[in-house]
Amino acid sequence: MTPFPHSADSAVELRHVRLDRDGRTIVDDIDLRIPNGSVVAILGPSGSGKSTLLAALTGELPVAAGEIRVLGQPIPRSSRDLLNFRRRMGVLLQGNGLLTDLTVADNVALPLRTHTDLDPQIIDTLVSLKLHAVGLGKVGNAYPRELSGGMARRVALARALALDPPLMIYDEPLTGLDPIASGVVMSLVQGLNQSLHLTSIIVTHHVRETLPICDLAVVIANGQVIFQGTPSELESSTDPLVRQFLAGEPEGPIRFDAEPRGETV
Ligand SMILES: Nc1ncnc2c1ncn2[C@@H]1O[C@H](COP(=O)(O)OP(=O)(O)OP(=O)(O)O)[C@@H](O)[C@H]1O
Repeated sequence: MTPFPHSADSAVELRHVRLDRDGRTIVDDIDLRIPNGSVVAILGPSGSGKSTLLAALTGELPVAAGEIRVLGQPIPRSSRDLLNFRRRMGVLLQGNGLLTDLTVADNVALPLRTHTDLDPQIIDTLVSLKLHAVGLGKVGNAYPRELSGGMARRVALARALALDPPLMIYDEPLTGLDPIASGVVMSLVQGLNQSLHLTSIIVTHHVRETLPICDLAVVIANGQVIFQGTPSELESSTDPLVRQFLAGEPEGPIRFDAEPRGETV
């Protein structure tokens, strides 16, 4: 298959993408373009396929049909190329993934020690810069258990930034955070996107907290992209699917996922 022509100002492009899990189609015929430099929210009801889409962007889940380009490249197939490809994305997973027996500084240093042969002193300087970038310059010697949930999330963010990736992917970055910590994390995501010239993709259920910092919103439901546009276009959309999703109504045209994992239709 000839790769589709790439638009130079896109960080991520999907054309006619179908994603299957265990032989079941989760999303089909997805077309999506995420411009370089933007902050984009991927929204949708539970089970609509948001995490599945992220898994496809990181190359963890191969496409069943169609094409994906990330940072100008098709997703590589060989595991070695995939490793290099993933270095260019910072992923903040649900639950932080911090190692509890390592200090904050060692957690942030981990990707640098694993993926580079930089001098230890340079690594220390980079770690300190990353911790400052998330407003935590003084906690390097602490252990994750000594931090609040919001601070731990920011350490995970510093670690995701360690290798200076041009693309950041956030999977539910606000889960378990109180409104103040949520506000801090959201403004960091926005500030870092701007100051480091990143592109940020945020998968979230926290629509109200996330939309204010986004340039674009994408809504997935019924196996399709039912909306892509600006947050204000989303708010003013009259599409019944979009209205039902925003209002959180159980009755309406959105079919809710009713199947357990692993069952096929
Ligand atoms: N690893 C997996 N193996 C098999 N099926 C999976 C796997 N991950 C997700 N699924 C199924 O794919 C569908 C979409 O799930 P996914 O987690 O992508 O949705 P989501 O929109 O991220 O949901 P949520 O908002 O609840 O996190 C669901 O039916 C789910 O059961």
